[in-house]
Amino acid sequence: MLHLCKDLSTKISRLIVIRQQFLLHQLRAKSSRRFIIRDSDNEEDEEDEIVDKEPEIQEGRLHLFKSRGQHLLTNPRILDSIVRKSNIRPSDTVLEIGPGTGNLTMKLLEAAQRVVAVEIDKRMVEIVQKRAAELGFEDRITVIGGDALKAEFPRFDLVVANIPYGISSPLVAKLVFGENKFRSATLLLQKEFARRILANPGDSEFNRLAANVKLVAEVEFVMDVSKKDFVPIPKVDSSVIKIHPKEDIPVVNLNEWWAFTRTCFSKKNKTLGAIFKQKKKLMELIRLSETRGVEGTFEASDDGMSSEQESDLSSSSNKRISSFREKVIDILRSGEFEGKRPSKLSTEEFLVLLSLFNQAGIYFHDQAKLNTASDVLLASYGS
Ligand SMILES: C[S@@+](CC[C@H](N)C(=O)[O-])C[C@H]1O[C@@H](n2cnc3c(N)ncnc32)[C@H](O)[C@@H]1O
Repeated sequence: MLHLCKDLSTKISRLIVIRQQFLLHQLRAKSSRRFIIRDSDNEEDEEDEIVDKEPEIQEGRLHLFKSRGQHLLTNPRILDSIVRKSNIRPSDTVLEIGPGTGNLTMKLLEAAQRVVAVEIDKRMVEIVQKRAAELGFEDRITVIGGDALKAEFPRFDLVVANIPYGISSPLVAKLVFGENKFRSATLLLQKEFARRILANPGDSEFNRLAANVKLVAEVEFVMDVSKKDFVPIPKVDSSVIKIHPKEDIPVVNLNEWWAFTRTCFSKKNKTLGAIFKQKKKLMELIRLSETRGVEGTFEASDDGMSSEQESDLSSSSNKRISSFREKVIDILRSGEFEGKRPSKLSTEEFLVLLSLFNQAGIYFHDQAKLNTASDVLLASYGS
C-alpha cells in the first residue's frame, strides 16, 4: 500500500514538472513578454508586480528575479539524478536552500523523511507549501522564510540544493564551517565556481575558498548541467558537486586560519616571500603590536596605511620593520616556503607554515571584532 502511494506520488510530481515545463516552453514560444524576468531587488517594487499568487508559472505571471538567482531547474531527468547522487536515506532530514517552486523539493520529499527548506521569496514559500500539501507531504516539510545566510539551520543530515549562485561562497562556508554535522552537501553551482572549489593546489583556479574548504571537507565532481535545463535559461553553465565533511579535521583556531589564508592569498600568484615581506604587511604588524601591546600579532587586512601614517614612521620604527622582516624571512626559509606560491600549497603545508609563525610568536587575527563563526564567514566571503 505504502509502495503504491509512493509510486503514485512520484508519478504525480513528474506530471507536475512535465506540465510546468510544457507550459513554460509554450509561453516562451508564444510571447517572451508574458514570462517576466526582472532585475529589481526592491521589495516594494516586487510586491506591486505580484498579480497572481497561484503556484507555478501560470499564464506567465510569476515574475522571476535574476537578482535572486531565480532560475528553476525543470528537467526531471536531472532532478532525479541529483536526488539519486545525494544518497538519501529514508530516515534523513534534508536541508534545501532556495526551493523555488519546489521541483527538487517534491522529489526530496519522496526520498527523505523530512525536508527543511529555506527560501527568501515569500511567493515561493507559499507555492512550495501548497504543492507539498497537494501531494500529501505537508507533515514532512518545514519551509523557513528568510535569507539562508542569516537563518539558523535546524539539525539536518544532508544538504541537497540548486542554490542561488550569488551566495555560493558564503553559503558553502556557512555549511562547511557551521556547527551542524552533516554527511554530505550535493549542490548545483555555477560551473566556474564549481571548478574553483574543486581545484587542487597547482591548478590555476586554486584559491582561498578551495584552500579553506579543503581543511574541513573533500569535494567531488558529480555532473555538468546544461543551461537548457533551467527556466529561464541562465547565461552561465552549471555543475553539481558533492561536499563530504571530513571526520577528523586538524586542530587549528579557525579564526586565525581564515586570517592567515587571507594574508597568504592576498597576492595569489606571488611567492610567499614577496607577500610576507611587503612593507605594508610588516607595518600593520608593528602598528598592531604597538596599539595592542602584543608583540608579533599579524593583522590580516587589505587596507594600506594612510600616507600620513607612513610619513609619521620614525627611523626607530623603520628599524623594527627591518628586524621583523628578518624574522619573517627566517621563518619562511626554515620551512623552505620563501619561493613557494600560495596557489601551490597543500593544506598540510599551510598548517606547517602557520605553526612555524606561531612558534616564533606570530599570530594572525581578523581586524574586525567578530563574535561568531558566521560573523567571520560573512566578513570573509561577503554575500
Ligand atoms: C536557482 S533558484 C532554485 C529554485 C529551485 N530549487 C529549482 O531548482 O527549481 C534559487 C532559489 O533561491 C532563492 N533565494 C535567493 N536568495 C536566497 C537566500 N539568500 N536565501 C534563501 N533563498 C534564496 C530564490 O528565491 C530561488 O527560489
